[in-house]
Amino acid sequence: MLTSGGDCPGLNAVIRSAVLHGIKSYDMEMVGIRNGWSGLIEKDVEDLPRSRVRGLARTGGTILGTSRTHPYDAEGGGPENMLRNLRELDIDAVIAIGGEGTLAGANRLAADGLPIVGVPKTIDNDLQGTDYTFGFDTAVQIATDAMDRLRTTGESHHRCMVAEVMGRHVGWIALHSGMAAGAHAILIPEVRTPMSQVAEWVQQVHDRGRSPLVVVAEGFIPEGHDDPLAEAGVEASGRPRLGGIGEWVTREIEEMTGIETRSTILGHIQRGGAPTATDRVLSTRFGMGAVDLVAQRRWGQMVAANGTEIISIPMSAALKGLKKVPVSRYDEAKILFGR
Ligand SMILES: Nc1ncnc2c1ncn2[C@@H]1O[C@H](COP(=O)(O)OP(=O)(O)O)[C@@H](O)[C@H]1O
Ligand SMILES: O=P(O)(O)OC[C@H]1O[C@](O)(COP(=O)(O)O)[C@@H](O)[C@@H]1O
Ligand SMILES: [Mg+2]
Repeated sequence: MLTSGGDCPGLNAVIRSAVLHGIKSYDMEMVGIRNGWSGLIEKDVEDLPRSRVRGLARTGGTILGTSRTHPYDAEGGGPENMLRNLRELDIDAVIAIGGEGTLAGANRLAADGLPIVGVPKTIDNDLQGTDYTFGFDTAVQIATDAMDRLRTTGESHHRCMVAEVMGRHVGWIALHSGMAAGAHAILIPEVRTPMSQVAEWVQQVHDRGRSPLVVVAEGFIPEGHDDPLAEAGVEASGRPRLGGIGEWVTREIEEMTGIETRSTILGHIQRGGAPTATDRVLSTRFGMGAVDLVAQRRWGQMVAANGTEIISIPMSAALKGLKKVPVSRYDEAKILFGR
């Protein structure tokens, strides 16, 4: 098993249930590969006996560590090297737990002959083919709790409060936490809401004696801009480090309305700590499902949530573009914005 890409609550619950199911149901020996694909390249592994996963379902992060090492482009990567390493380590199958980047790599490796199955993870909930990914429910809960707190201090000072949440390409966390917290405006990457409209909503809320709460996803692109704000620059991989849109929106609202406004960036707090019960259940079921896929040697497949069922789909089915917030879901939320 390996975990790759951004961490999220529930990874340890997947690891635990896969180990328990593998040992109890199939008499498998379970092995952890450290730090994503890099562990497979560097043969950095550890045995995972039952004792190693005791009490793990309620913990945050991943005991295996994670990285954004590229399985093909990294030095020593590629299917031939990895197959040789697997043989030398006496590993028969790999369960890759990751988001769209990791699963794209796993899918390609499976096509190149590696015995791999996938488990979808991301707090962003942007993967196709599965109703939900674990980590999302926890992130929404954390963001909602934070917004409940922002609202009481906002009300006391008669201020507008802006909360920036994660969501690189999609606005699921913003939509769900914003709706749960009763936000007066939600700004998501999928919809180019003009700031004049945001200012109007804020003014209307203020005029009826309430303190406006505006939720903005980090990937929101304001009118007149081509890309999301990435004030921290670009990472070595070329991927922009998003963030800063909350501050920008705050300044715009203050300028356009004159209402005192404060911004809070929730950041990695949304990804840390214990998973919610819902995420623990999803993770536990995904981990067991992945071990079943290994037992059936269904390489190139991944587990997915379909209603209340855990199903198996080709990894390629999860990678056909991102799962965006439909316009109908945004329009539905919008009914409650502003006045
Ligand atoms: N198309 C791809 N093929 C192979 N590896 C990829 C591909 N896209 C991304 N990756 C690798 O997977 C890593 C994890 O992807 P990333 O998007 O950061 O996290 P996640 O798996 O959570 O989506 C990336 O840093 C990159 O090295
Ligand atoms: O700070 P990091 O680790 O680069 O990650 C930031 C990104 O990771 C996420 O939390 C999750 O993205 P992935 O699921 O693709 O890893 C995004 O919402 C955010 O933009
Ligand atoms: Mg990703």
